Amino acid sequence: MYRVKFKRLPGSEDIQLPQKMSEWAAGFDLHAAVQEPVTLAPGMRQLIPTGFAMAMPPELEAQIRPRSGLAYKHGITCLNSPGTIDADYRGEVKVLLINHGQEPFVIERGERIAQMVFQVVPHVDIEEVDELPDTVRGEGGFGHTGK
Ligand SMILES: O=c1ccn([C@H]2C[C@H](O)[C@@H](COP(=O)(O)OP(=O)(O)OP(=O)(O)O)O2)c(=O)[nH]1
Repeated sequence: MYRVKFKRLPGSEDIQLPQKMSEWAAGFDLHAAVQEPVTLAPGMRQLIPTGFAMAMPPELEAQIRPRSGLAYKHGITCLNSPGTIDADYRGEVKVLLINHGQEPFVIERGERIAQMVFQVVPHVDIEEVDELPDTVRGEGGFGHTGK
């Protein structure tokens, strides 16, 4: 079990901190900390504040992912999906939403707009070399095995 700290930011005391909606949900739902309702016109993108900052152990990252209901019903998704929250980031967590739907979509204060999933990140050391070890695949890729 990893311990993650959430800090409410000034002016967002009424905003729900990220929460799981069921016991074994993978994602913590994120709530919009917009001051006023924000209208996303079709094709437009907007960075939405969530009203909290966080600290997690260095072995973790957090991924910001779309909510499937918003994507299915309204075409609302995360433009940079999955967004990456680094373990050393202490700024406000934000969600980059885009409206791929045909209709304007209104984001209300407190509305659940995305979800955050924690992952373990392997930390690696880099070594520069002149030759890489051979494999059967070699440089084959991008469909080289056929359709
Ligand atoms: O959806 C996102 C993606 C990123 N971030 C924050 C946390 C992350 O740690 C930081 C930097 O993100 P990223 O590395 O993706 O951005 P960059 O464009 O490489 O910016 P930087 O130069 O600040 O690292 O921005 C968010 O709040 N939401």
